[in-house]
Amino acid sequence: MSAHVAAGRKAVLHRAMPAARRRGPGLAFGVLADLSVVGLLGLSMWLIVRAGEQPPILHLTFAIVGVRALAIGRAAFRYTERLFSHDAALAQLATLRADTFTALIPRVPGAIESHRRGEVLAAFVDDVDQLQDEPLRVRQPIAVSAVVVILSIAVIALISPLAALVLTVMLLAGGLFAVVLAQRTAGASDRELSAARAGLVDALLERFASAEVLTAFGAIGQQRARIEAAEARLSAVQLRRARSAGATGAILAAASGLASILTLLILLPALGQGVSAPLFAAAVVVPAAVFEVFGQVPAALAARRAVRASADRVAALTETEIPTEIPVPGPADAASGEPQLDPAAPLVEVRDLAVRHPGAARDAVSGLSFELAAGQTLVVTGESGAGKSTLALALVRFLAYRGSYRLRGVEASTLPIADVRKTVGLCEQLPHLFDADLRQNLKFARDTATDEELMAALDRVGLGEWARSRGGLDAAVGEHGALVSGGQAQRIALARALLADFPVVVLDEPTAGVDRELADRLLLDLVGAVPADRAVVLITHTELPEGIRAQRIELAAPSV
Ligand SMILES: Nc1ncnc2c1ncn2[C@@H]1O[C@H](COP(=O)(O)OP(=O)(O)OP(=O)(O)O)[C@@H](O)[C@H]1O
Repeated sequence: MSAHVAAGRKAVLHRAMPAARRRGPGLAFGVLADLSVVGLLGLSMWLIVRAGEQPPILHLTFAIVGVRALAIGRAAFRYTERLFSHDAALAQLATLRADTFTALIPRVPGAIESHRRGEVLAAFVDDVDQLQDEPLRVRQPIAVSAVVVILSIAVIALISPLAALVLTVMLLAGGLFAVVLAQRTAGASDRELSAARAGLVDALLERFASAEVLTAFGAIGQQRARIEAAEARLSAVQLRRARSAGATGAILAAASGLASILTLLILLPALGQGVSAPLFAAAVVVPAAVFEVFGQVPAALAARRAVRASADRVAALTETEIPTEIPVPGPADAASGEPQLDPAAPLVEVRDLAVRHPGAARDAVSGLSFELAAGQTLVVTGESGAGKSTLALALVRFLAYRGSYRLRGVEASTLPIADVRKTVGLCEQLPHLFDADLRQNLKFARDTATDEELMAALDRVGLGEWARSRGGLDAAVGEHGALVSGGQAQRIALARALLADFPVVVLDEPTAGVDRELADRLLLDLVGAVPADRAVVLITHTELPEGIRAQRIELAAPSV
């Protein structure tokens, strides 16, 4: 394992662990619960045999009360342990998921292009979930059983050091055998499990995302076969893991039985001479309880392998280096206070701008300069691949830039990224619509907006009548906007931008996929809908209709 992978895994596992003070109570109650298991078996055996000797009942009172206390304590301590340890782990999981998401944001898609969608989804959902096992199913059971097993062996050593030694040897031998067997049988399937899960998610995503194409070309059958094969692979891996867990359990049960038989043989000569019958009976059954507690260790080691495999996959997504072409939050993002903008300076001022995509050998935009004041429109044209969308991405700081890009006199790279995105809003080429109603699709731009304000925004982009005919703001837009046309989706996206009230709105190819006549109307409507004191950057490959007064720049694709 390379140092880089090891460091990434360590960082991910560290984020999965709750703080020590939050783990403490779970650990303490876990020890008490398992001590109760061992104590209960030993004490009740002692009580049964002692009662058979018919002593005065008074001599049994302590043991009777003890058995009751341990029986109640076992359940109560276990419940409390689960409460504390799950509370800590689940709280940590919420933080971990948010941290993972935050770490993914600057890396998507540039830094993790080589990962398939299903892989990213499986890592974000299943693998992050699996990480909560690190505190719950790996560290806690190992720590608890270590304490309880050592204490139990110490108590048995007081009765017979030889019996304690035999129990220790049996625990070590049985444990080692079970762990090695599990490693050999389940080790590979732990690594395969997530790949098999990701394969199934990938096949399902493809099925749902491309249902129309698959149906149209009669390829549904092949796709179903792919899903079934992925499912069969996942079942086979899970079956191997279950078999391995079963074999481990069987080995430990055999070792436990053997330990009891050996203890019996060792203590038999001393029975009645130094070791009383009740104590003898207790010592013979205690190994079974100790093995029950110790049985958590192989399970914890199996969980450890799965958790480490998950941590590696999460690290491969979140611990990769962020390419320098992608802006990351800097000191300005952490600083509090409003940035000092100069109201007299131009709204946008770009000088000698160069922008490059991560991993690309050359700049997609270079040597670009323009100035844009409030109330102005800038039209950016250029052939396909000239860098128009790249410019849009740089203006909203999805891509880093070289040269100068000032907003109200302040260099954008020194501003908090969120502030730039509050100033410059992007209506992307294919706007994403959520599978919800119009209200939800608009409201996330300004969650305090009233229904009247939402309808007013729709009116401004020429969608008011259409929305009313569909039942108003409750009208559904369908998955990925399936129930609305391309032009309507663009208008909804602009209505959002109007609600968010960006001083600068970038419209990236708002007429893509719309016929010429409609495109002219749409462009006029879209640009006309932006308030007069706001600026518009309109990226388009079509001729401008008459009536749009704008400065123009034409981008040229860099020569190869
Ligand atoms: N994610 C990416 N990684 C690497 N290169 C990219 C990426 N996206 C775009 N490019 C390259 O950057 C250049 C500019 O692309 P861009 O999408 O900005 O062009 P465009 O002018 O918007 O084209 P179109 O009119 O077809 O949308 C192209 O050469 C393209 O291949």
